[in-house]
Amino acid sequence: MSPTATAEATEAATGEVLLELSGITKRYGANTVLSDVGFRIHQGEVVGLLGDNGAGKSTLVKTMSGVVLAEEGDYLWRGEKLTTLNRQETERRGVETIFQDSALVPSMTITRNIFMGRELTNALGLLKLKQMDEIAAQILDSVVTIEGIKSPRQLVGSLSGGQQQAVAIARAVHFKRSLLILDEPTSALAVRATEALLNYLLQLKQEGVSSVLVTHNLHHAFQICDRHIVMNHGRKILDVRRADTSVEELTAAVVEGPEGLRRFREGKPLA
Ligand SMILES: Nc1ncnc2c1ncn2[C@@H]1O[C@H](COP(=O)(O)OP(=O)(O)OP(=O)(O)O)[C@@H](O)[C@H]1O
Repeated sequence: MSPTATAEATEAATGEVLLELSGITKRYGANTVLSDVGFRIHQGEVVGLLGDNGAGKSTLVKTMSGVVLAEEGDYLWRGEKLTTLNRQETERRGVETIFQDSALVPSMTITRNIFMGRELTNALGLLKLKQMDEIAAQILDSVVTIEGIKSPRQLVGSLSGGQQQAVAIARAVHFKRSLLILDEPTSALAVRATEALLNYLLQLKQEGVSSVLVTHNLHHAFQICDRHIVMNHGRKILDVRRADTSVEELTAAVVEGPEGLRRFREGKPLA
C-alpha cells in the first residue's frame, strides 16, 4: 500500500471534517516534541492515536484541547481557523478531553464531580441536588459499570484510581460532545468497565459523536477505531483506515517506527 493510497483512503472517510490540524510543531526548549503533524477528524469517526512512550500522543491531545499551544501550525474547527486557542474555546465548540490525570476533586461527591461547572440549578440559583444525584446514578449505571460504587454521594477521594477514571469518563460522555478525546482511558479500568467504555464510544458514534482514543492496547484500538494515526518521535508515520491495515501492521509501526513499517510492508520479519 503506497502512502498516496493511504491518504486517499483517509480522505474517503464520510462525514463533515470536524477538526483539522496542519503543520503542528511544538518545542520544549531545544526538544521538538511534535514535528509538522497534520490530520483530520471527521464527524462520527472513532480515531485511534497510537505510538510508543514519548511519541508525542499526550502533547498532541493537549494541543487538540487547547491546553498546549503549538509554535507552528493551524487549528481549524468545522473549517474555521481558530486564532485564540485555549481549553475554554475548544470546550465551547464541543471538545471534551479526558486527560491521563482525570482532574477530579477528591473531597467532592461523584455527583458534584460529574456536574462540575454544569450544575443544575432552580430559578433561585439553588442546586438541584436530588435531580443531579438521580442523573448521576443513571449515568454510572448505563455508561460505565463501576464495581464497588454504592452511591453517587460517595466522595471521589474514597474511590480507586480506576473508579475515578470511570467517573471522569462518565462525566464526559454524559454531556454529549462533538468530539471526545480520551488519553489512555482504559489503563486503570477492569475488563468489564473497559468493554462498557468501548461500546459506549461506538454508541456515541451512531449519534454522530467523534472520538480520539489514545491507547497502548492495539487490540482495543483495532476493535473500535475507524482510523489509526501512529506517532513516532513527534512525527505522524501512519494515518490509515481500519480496512487498509491490521493489528500486525500497527504493531510494527508502534514498536519499530518507520523502519518497522517498511519491513512489514516488504514482508520481512521485524528486527
Ligand atoms: N511539559 C513538558 N516539558 C518538557 N518536555 C515535555 C513536556 N511534556 C512532554 N514533554 C516531552 O515530550 C515528549 C512527548 O511526550 P508525550 O507525553 O506527549 O508522549 P506520549 O506519546 O503521550 O507518551 P506516553 O505514552 O508515555 O504517555 C517526551 O519526550 C516528553 O518528555
